[in-house]
Amino acid sequence: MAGEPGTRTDRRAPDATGAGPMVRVEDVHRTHGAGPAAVHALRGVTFDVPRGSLTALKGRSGSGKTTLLNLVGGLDRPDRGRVTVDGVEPAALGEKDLLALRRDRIGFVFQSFGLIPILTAAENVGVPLRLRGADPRAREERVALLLSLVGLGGHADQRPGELSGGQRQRVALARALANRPALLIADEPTGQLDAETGRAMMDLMRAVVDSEGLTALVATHDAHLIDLADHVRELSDGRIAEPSPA
Ligand SMILES: Nc1ncnc2c1ncn2[C@@H]1O[C@H](COP(=O)(O)OP(=O)(O)OP(=O)(O)O)[C@@H](O)[C@H]1O
Repeated sequence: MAGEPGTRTDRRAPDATGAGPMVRVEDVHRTHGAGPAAVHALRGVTFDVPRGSLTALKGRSGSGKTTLLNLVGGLDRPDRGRVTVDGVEPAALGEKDLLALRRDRIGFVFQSFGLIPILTAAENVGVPLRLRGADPRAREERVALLLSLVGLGGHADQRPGELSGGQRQRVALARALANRPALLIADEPTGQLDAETGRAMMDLMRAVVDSEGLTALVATHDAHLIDLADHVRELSDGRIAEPSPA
């Protein structure tokens, strides 16, 4: 598999300060489409995600959660405003640096798992490490550690089609953690899981944020995750809703 040799030793960019919030979103606007069909998905969103926290992003379907996560994850660029991740502005990076940011410093978990069907669980988890050109032995050790962290030590050789939905999402979480990201972004990670399996997944994410010192931003409708989160932000019509009075 193609990849640059792993020259990076520090997972933060040189201009990252280690201070301030992990994510800063400042007056961000994003419109999909143009003319009469334009959808103003984000209309001036401002909020921070503090380091080491689990922040839940809630909001009705269509409120702009995925649009916002895509901007934070460097998968899309704002029309106006600014997003920074660990002091770095993804929208200001060239393609190569943006790829490196997404590969090395941000882990993604999606509702649909996004695993490669022909690869085993271990191979799926190892993909980001291969892309970074990690030493094969170090890669195998890290993969084994991650699979055991998510409770799948005994399932390394199974392919996604041989795993349950909850197990697949655990593999996806292990893969997202492979390169020791600073930030974990998850978009409705329990959307395809039954309630009990979803709850177990959320408990695992909470535990991993604490044990790995991660920062996580998770779009969810899930009341259990909202309970587990350190901070809850609500999007409504493309804006952050004011917190309701206690
Ligand atoms: N590529 C696109 N082209 C046109 N409109 C889009 C596009 N992506 C999103 N939208 C629109 O932008 C708005 C926000 O969508 P977004 O997917 O961010 O919401 P969401 O809160 O994640 O919804 P859900 O909970 O259903 O996933 C919606 O009205 C949606 O239809």
